[in-house]
Amino acid sequence: MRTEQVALDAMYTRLEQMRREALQRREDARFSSDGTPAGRFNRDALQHRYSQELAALNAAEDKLCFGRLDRDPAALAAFGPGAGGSAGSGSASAPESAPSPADEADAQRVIDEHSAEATIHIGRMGLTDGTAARRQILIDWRAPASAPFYTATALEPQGVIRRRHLQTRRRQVTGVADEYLQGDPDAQPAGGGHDDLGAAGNSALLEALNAPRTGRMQDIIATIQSEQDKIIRADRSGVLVVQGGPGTGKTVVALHRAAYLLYTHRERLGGHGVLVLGPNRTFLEYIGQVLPSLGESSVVLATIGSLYPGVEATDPDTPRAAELKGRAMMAGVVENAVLALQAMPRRTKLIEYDRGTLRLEPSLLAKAQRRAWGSRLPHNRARAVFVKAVLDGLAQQVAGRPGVKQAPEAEQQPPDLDGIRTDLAQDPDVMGALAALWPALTPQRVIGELFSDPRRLAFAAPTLSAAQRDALLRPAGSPWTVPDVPLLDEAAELLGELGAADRAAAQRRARRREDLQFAQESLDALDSAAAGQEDSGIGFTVGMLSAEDLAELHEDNPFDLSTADRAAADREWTYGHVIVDEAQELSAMAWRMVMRRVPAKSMTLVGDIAQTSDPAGATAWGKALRGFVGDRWRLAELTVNYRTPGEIMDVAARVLAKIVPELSPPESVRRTGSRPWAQRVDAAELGAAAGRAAAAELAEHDEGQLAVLVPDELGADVLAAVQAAVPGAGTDAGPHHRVSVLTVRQAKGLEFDAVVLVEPATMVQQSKRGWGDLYVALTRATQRLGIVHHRALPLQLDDLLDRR
Ligand SMILES: Nc1ncnc2c1ncn2[C@@H]1O[C@H](COP(=O)(O)OP(=O)(O)OP(=O)(O)O)[C@@H](O)[C@H]1O
Repeated sequence: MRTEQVALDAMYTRLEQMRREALQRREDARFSSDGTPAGRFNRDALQHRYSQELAALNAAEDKLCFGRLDRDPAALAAFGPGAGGSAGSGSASAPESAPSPADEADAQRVIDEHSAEATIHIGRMGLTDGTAARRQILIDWRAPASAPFYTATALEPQGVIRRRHLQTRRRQVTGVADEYLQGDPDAQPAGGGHDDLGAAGNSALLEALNAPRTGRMQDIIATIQSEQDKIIRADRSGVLVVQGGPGTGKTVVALHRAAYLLYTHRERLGGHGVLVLGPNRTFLEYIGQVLPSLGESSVVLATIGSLYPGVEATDPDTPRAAELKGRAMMAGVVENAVLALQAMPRRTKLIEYDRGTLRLEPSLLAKAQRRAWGSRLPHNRARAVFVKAVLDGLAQQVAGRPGVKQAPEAEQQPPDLDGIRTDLAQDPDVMGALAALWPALTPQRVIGELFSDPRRLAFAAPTLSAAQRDALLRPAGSPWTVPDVPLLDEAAELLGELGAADRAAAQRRARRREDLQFAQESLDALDSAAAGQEDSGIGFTVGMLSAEDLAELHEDNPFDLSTADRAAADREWTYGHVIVDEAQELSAMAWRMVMRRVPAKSMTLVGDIAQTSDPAGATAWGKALRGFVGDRWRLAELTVNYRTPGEIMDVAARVLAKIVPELSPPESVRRTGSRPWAQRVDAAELGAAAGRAAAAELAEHDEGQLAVLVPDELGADVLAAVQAAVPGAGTDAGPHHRVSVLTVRQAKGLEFDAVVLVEPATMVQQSKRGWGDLYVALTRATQRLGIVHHRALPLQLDDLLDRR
């Protein structure tokens, strides 16, 4: 252990040194501007880069090093320095504080050289010793040389003699646990004692799994399992579908895969970024710390509801409307809705013009319309083609009109059509009439009117029944729902960008809003700095500045320079890789939107067909993906449940058999000895019983989180009763409450130490995916499950411990 402490001390010393250097670089950058706009831009870019670098170094503090491999030098030659059964493609380096391209090759050389050494330490990031020789003292967990730490076995040792797990608290080594994969332990190379802590990897894993939940997902770099490692390091290209039951680590694996891909393909992906899509905001907050803790920031976390810039939809819609809006045929409905706004009048329209009355005849308009369609441009760009064609026709009208006075010398010459057209184009009445015929459209207007105007909907969706259309109608100005967002995106695709002038105005407005918000935040920060707190880093007097002043300063001084910021704000941004979590929930229309973001189709889709709850979600992967990638996707499966103890999974497995009989339940990695229980109470007592169970849980356990999971219709009553028993119980999950009352939709993807499930029979009946909801609810607990019910329990739950 002493040897390991010496090694760890050297790593932290080096980390400190790198932090000081990065801090200094950031300080130097602060004063680097020569005062010109370009100088200020460069200063901000540098400061931004060094801040990110610092954030990555700070994130490396916890569990900087967690493993060591002693390798057989003879076997190394055979396996190569980057020996690791499942190492993915691409060249990996061990970037130390974001090296510039010039020294990246150097870093590569160093790691390769070092990887040929017999003993390597594995940790959160790569570190050299800081000398000119650049001796590698720590290897990034993502480097090829680290792969055997996760995948070597006694059967396939991959050149590893000994694998050592290091336990650390803060900067102290608190234990080492060794596994010998080949040879005689007594004959192993020296360097650290052999503390017998049992099956080394397993004890670290079980410790992580049994730890109380905090409301935030943690990284798993020290305990990645072999089947998970294969997925994390799988080739970047193409579509990889990861199917796995609840708790098999799909989410955590997907996040580690994002970190791995960014590390391995930094040059390619750094600039394009990686998009991670999750089911809702709470979920994104739950997983939000994992990638920063892995030192990665070029990742955009989004939901389907937030993927269209400028709209943040969170409302779900009614199940009927959600199912209809998710259907692939909606693409045609949106197209029809745009076409309806290009419809031409059947009667001639007259416009008063200073050289006489102009006639907008149906034949002229139809010709202009055909020309605009023939251009194959999206609506807003085809508008210029339409307008030009009509103005041409009108100019002819004006030129050919008897009585239009011409100068005597001009009478011999052909009429000046260009001049007439220019005149017409400046006439507000003429241009107003044309703008009404082929208006500049926003997606918000098209979709808003589609669902609030029965005539428009009837025109655009002739194949839907009257009852179906009724289900879609809503008052004008209603807030956007999540299923609206793919339709907005679809409309944006058909409409194209607004014209330059419209776009510039919209951008100015949006920018101004953001700047004002930024300015207000900066002023708040400065206020607190003035009150004696830490310097916020903005070096000018603020006493006299308003948010508006500061916003103006910011206008030509952009701070939003990161790939992630730019990508999130740009609807047409294309990502280097897209990861979709809970991918089974995506509707056909949502898939269309996501696929547009990744034309190269480099994607990882993780999910569980058995957990589908969205009415428009998938029931089979092949069916969901066929329209986009045919059968060019590959499947990987995760089979071990790390979350749900065996006692709970036994119950959940019977529910799974009801949903998808052919799917095998994941095997739980542990049993806890705690049997799930059920308590039958009067209907009026459901909330109070759940409240008592929650209060008892808090009394018995000092740490950890509990969720009361309710059918949608019982939510408000149960919440009131639980809050009476446990003041402070919340309606959202997260680190702020120890007890939350949630619907299944809200609990999707999350986990809790204990779950109290209310009235399963109602949950099953609440939608056509009710059994899936019950399955999700049953599999959220890491330790304890209880059920309170009044109605008879579904048969699948009949052997629970009866608690009266
Ligand atoms: N190798 C591992 N080491 C430590 N913890 C792990 C490991 N794999 C998974 N876990 C933990 O198991 C729990 C479940 O993981 P995760 O949420 O990723 O599963 P999931 O398959 O996405 O589940 P669900 O589909 O039910 O939402 C998490 O707490 C995760 O950190």
